This record gives sequence, C-alpha cells and structure tokens, in this order.
Amino acid sequence: TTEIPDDDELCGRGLPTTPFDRTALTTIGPYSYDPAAWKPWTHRPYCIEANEEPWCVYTNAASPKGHGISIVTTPEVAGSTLNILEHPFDQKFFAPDKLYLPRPYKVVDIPGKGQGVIATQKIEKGKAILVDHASILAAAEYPSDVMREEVQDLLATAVNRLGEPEKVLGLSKKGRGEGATDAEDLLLTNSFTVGIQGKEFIALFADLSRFNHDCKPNAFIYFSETTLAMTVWASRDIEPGEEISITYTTAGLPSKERKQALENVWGFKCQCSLCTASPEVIKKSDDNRAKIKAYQASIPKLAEEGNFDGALKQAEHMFELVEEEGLADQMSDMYEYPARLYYQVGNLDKALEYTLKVKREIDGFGVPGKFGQEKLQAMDGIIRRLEKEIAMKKEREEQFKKQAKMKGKSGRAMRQVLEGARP
Ligand SMILES: C[S@@+](CC[C@H](N)C(=O)[O-])C[C@H]1O[C@@H](n2cnc3c(N)ncnc32)[C@H](O)[C@@H]1O
Repeated sequence: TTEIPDDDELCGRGLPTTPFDRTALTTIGPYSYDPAAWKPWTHRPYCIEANEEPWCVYTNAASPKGHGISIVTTPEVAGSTLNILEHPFDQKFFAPDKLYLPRPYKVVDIPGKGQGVIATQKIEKGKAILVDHASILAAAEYPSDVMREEVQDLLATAVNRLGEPEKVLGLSKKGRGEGATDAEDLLLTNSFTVGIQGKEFIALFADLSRFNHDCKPNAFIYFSETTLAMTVWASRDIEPGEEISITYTTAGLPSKERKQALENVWGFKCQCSLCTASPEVIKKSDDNRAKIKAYQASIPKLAEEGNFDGALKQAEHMFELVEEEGLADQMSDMYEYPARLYYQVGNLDKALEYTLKVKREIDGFGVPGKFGQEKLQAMDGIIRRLEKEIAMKKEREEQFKKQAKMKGKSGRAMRQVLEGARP
C-alpha cells in the first residue's frame, strides 16, 4: 500500500538500515510514498524535474555514525553507480589498530585562520587521526536546464534532513558566492571535491572541516569510495600543541600557483607557516618545487635515451628535494623511477630498496580501496622477483668465488709441485 504519510520529512526517520534493493529506486523509487521502497533512505527522496531526468536528495538521517548522510544526484546514478548502496553504511574502519581513539586533538581558535585543530598528544607518522564519514555529497555539475534556485532547494533539503543539521550549520561560512544561500556558502567554505566511480561530487565532512590548510602540511587526507569516509593520516610525527594541517590544493605547487588556487577555489588568503615565511625561504621552496617538476619530466626522458646514470643522479637529487619540502607521502609514486632505473642498470639491491620504499609509503598509510590493493599486490610481485634475482645473483657470485678459489688452489699446488721439483 502507498499511503501518503502526514509528514514525509519525518517519516521513516530512524529506520534500521537494511541491504539496499536497487530495483526499488529505479522502478518505484523517488515517486513512491511507501517507506519500504526508500530503504536505505529514511526520507522519501526529494526530487526536482529536469529535461533528461530528475535530480533528487537521498537521505539516511541516522547513518553513518549517527549524523546522517544526504546525497544529491540522479536516480540513475544513485541506483547504478554509487558504491555506498552496495555496502553497509557503518562499515568498520579497515585498520582499527592504526586509528587514534579517542581523537588525539582538540578544536581551538587559531590566529588568522578562525578555528583549527591542535594535537593533544604525540601523534606518530603513519597513524590515522580521524575517519570522517561524509555528511553531504552533492553532484558537482547539473544540466543547464536545472535552475540555480532548484539546486539551492536541493542543497537546503540535503542539509535540513540530516540527523544533526546543526552540526554542519555551525561550521564556518565566509559569505562566499554572489547571492549564495546558507547551504551553498557552507559547501563553498568547507567542502572537498571527491570522485565516486568517475563522477565528481562536492563532499562535506563535519569534523574534517575544522582542519586548516598548510602548504607544508603534517597530515594528508584519503577518500574511500567504498565507505564514503575521509581519513586524515599523519605524514610525520606530530608533537602535542602543534596544529594538525592538511593541503587543500594539489601537493607541491609553487607559492604563486597555490595562492591563486586557494583564493579562487577556497576564497581565502593563506596564512600558513610557509606563506608567511621570509621571501628567501619562500624562494628556496619555490626553486625546490620547480626543480622537482622539471625532474619529473627529464628523468623519464633521460631513461628513454638510455642515459640511466644521468637519470639516476637526477632521481636521487629529486628525492632529497621531495623530503626537504615534506612531500614524500604525497609523492611516493615517484620512488618507482629510481626502482626501475636501478633495475635497468643491474643494481638489484638499490632497485629493491626503492621498491620497498614505494610499498612502505602505500602500506604504511594503509591506503585501502581498489587502487591501493592492486598497487600493493603489484609491489609484492616485484619485490618477490627482485629478491629471487638477488638470491640467484649471490649464488652465482658464490660459485664464481669458489671456482676462483679452486683455481687458485690448483695454481698454488702446481707452483708447489714445480717449486718442490726444483733442485
Ligand atoms: C574548511 S575551513 C577550516 C576550519 C576553519 N578555520 C574554521 O574556523 O572552522 C576553511 C576556512 O578556514 C580558513 N583557513 C584554512 N586554512 C587557512 C590558512 N592556511 N590560512 C588562512 N585561513 C585558513 C579559511 O577561512 C577557510 O575559508
């Protein structure tokens, strides 16, 4: 039966989450008044019509972790590509031994930056500081026939239907965007862009939103398409009292480009330690970053030309600079260059050393997801092969030494015989 509830805002709130039946969305889906058809959503999907297809808000007000999640997308995307629909909402964190509980930080006022996050204990490199499930995921783009007021309506509904709307409404808002509504301003000030199955979404994470940006951050974020959670990882040891920061831009940009990105996309002037450092320090860092970029282009070129020694020299220098700029965790992929190059020149020990570095960076931070897993498996395969080749090489060398010793012995024996034979 499809009885129309008195208040469809509240109807179904708190329903236990059950495995999702995708036919419900694609057949009766958003238009049904039967709460059974909304599962795992706790509200009747709220939709606006558009030429091609409707755009809707899907909310589960209680999960994950009690604060709720609203997703703004089309029924087709919701029904066919959003991974979340195939996974239990409250999926456990994949590496609980790596996660600090309770949280190892507190939120305080930070001069020049509003609020921010300060470590309350020593935090070790490679450990997780926070796992934060998205509160809102909204499509980054809409067709031209969808009016701005309609998107504003969808976003406002997405916020208001959350289990604790006040938790996100209390986040900082910078008065961004001309004629922006509260929900738009909230998203413009606080959200991150994430990819889910090749589609771009703007994502709001209530707790992550308190972490400020730094151009030389001590932590980094990783988004899981499977759990729709963002994890904050410590990229170096962090002392109690230190601010915990992440980067809002692509890692490794020089000062002019990152200032532009922060002002255009995020709408603020960066006050981080690097941006407020002396002109000499900023110049040195810019030079380092420019060199890293140039090396990224020249190393593969040199290798292609067969100049392995030249390529390796540059790769070694590039890593010194990467470490100096505090970018190692963001650029672990680049350790693959020297690994390959050392293999080409037959230095298997060095090739293994760099392959282990790549593995340590991926594994150390426990980056989950399909890509991370595949990469780890590939690394394991390469490591096994290198170890085998090194063992075989050692064996050959041992045999060679033995043979040389034998030759030496027989040589001596011959000499002794000859010497002994002398009168
Ligand atoms: C996602 S919020 C971060 C938390 C925010 N500071 C708060 O009070 O809730 C982003 C906003 O924080 C401020 N912010 C973050 N990083 C900053 C930085 N490096 N320099 C200056 N302001 C920063 C900016 O006002 C920006 O719009």
